[in-house]
Amino acid sequence: MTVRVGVLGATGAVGQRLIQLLDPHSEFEIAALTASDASVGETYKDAAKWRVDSPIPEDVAGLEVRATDPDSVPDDVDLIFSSLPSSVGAEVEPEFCEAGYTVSSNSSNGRMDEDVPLIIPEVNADHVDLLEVQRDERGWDGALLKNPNCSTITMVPPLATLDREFDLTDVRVSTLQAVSGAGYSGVSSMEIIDNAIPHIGGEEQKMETESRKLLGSFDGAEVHLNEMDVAASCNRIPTLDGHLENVWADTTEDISTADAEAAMESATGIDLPSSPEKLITVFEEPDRPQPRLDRNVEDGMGVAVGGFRETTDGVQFNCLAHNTMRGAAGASVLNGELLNKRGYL
Ligand SMILES: NC(=O)C1=CN([C@@H]2O[C@H](COP(=O)(O)OP(=O)(O)OC[C@H]3O[C@@H](n4cnc5c(N)ncnc54)[C@H](OP(=O)(O)O)[C@@H]3O)[C@@H](O)[C@H]2O)C=CC1
Ligand SMILES: N[C@@H](CC(=O)OP(=O)(O)O)C(=O)O
Repeated sequence: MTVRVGVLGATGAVGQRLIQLLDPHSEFEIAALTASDASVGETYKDAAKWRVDSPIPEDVAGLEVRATDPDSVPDDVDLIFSSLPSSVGAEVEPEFCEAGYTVSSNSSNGRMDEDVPLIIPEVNADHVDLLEVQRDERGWDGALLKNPNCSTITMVPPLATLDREFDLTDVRVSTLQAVSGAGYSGVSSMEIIDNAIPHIGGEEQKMETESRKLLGSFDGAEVHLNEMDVAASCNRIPTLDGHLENVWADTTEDISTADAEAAMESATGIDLPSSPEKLITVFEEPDRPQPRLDRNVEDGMGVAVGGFRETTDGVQFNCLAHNTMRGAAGASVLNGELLNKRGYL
C-alpha cells in the first residue's frame, strides 16, 4: 500500500532533493508540502526556486505550499520528512509527533537525545526500536527518528566495517566540504572562490559525537556510545556537491591496508529500495575518490573510498559521499523506508 507523505521545509536545498527522490518512489506518495510563512499559499513551483538538476515534477509543481504546522497537514498523511533549519525543527517536530505523525528528520536538533534513534540503516538499523522507549517516555502516538550530519554519514559506513572486525580505538578526520552543505545562500561566491574556509560552526562536535552513537550498541532500553575517541577538523572548499574526508583509524587488532580494503569491499546495501547494492566502492587509484568524478557513485547513495596507507597507528584512507543525497535527503528517505518496513507507520 502506498504511504502518503508530507515534506517540511520542502522548498529548501534538501527539501528539493527530497521531492526529486519521493516523486518517483515506489512506496511513497507526496501529499503535503510546507515551508516558511513567506511561501505559504504559493504554488510549489513559485515558492521553490527549483535548483535540482532534473525537471521539477509536474504533479508537484502545482501543489499549494502549506504552513509548517500539524493542523495544516491532512490527517491521512502517515509519514513526515523534515528538513527545516534546526531551530525551527526543534520547535515544530515534537508538535508533529505529539499530533500523531511519524517524522523522519534530517535536521540536527535532537540527534543526540537519549530516546531519539540516530540511524544509517546499513549500519545500525537495530537502533530503530528505541522508538518504543521514546513513545513510552514522551507519550507520543507519533515518533521522531533522525539521520546524522552529512560529514558523519560519509565516514561512518567505512568505519563501521573496521569497527566490526578490528575494534576501533581512535579516529582522526579532516574534511573538505562542498558549498551545498551550507544551503543555497550559506556561503557567498566572494567568500569561497579561490579560497578554503577552515571553520564550519558546530561540525566537528557533530562528527565526534554522532559517530559514537551510530557505532554504539542498543540493549533494548538505551544506546551505549562507542568508546572510541574521535577528533575532527572541518573545512569548506569550493566544490558544489560531495564531501571528501581524510581519515586516520587506529584499532585494537592489528590492521593492514589490505585488511581495511577487504572489510570495506565486502560491505553491501540492505533490503530497502534506496539502499545501494554496493555500499562502499573501493578505488585502487591513489588520486580517487574525487568529488566531481565520484560523488554520484551508486546514484549518490554509495560511499567511495581510496588512498589507503599504513601508518604507525593503524590505517589512513580517504572517503567521499554526496552530501545532499546520501548525506541528507537520501538518508531521510532510506530511514522512511526502514520505518515502513519495521511497521512504525
Ligand atoms: N544542504 C545540505 O547539504 C545539508 C543540510 N542539512 C540540514 O537540513 C536542513 C535544511 O537545510 P537546507 O535545505 O540546506 O536549508 P534551506 O535554507 O535551503 O531551506 C530551509 C527550508 O526550511 C523552510 N523554513 C525556513 N524557516 C522556516 C520557518 N520559520 N518555518 C517553517 N519553515 C521554514 C524554508 O522555507 P522558505 O523557502 O519559505 O524559506 C525552506 O523550505 C538544515 O537543518 C540543514 O542544517 C543537513 C545535511 C546536509
Ligand atoms: N553542516 C553541513 C550541513 C548541515 O547542515 O549539517 P547538519 O545536518 O548537521 O545541520 C555542511 O555544511 O556541509
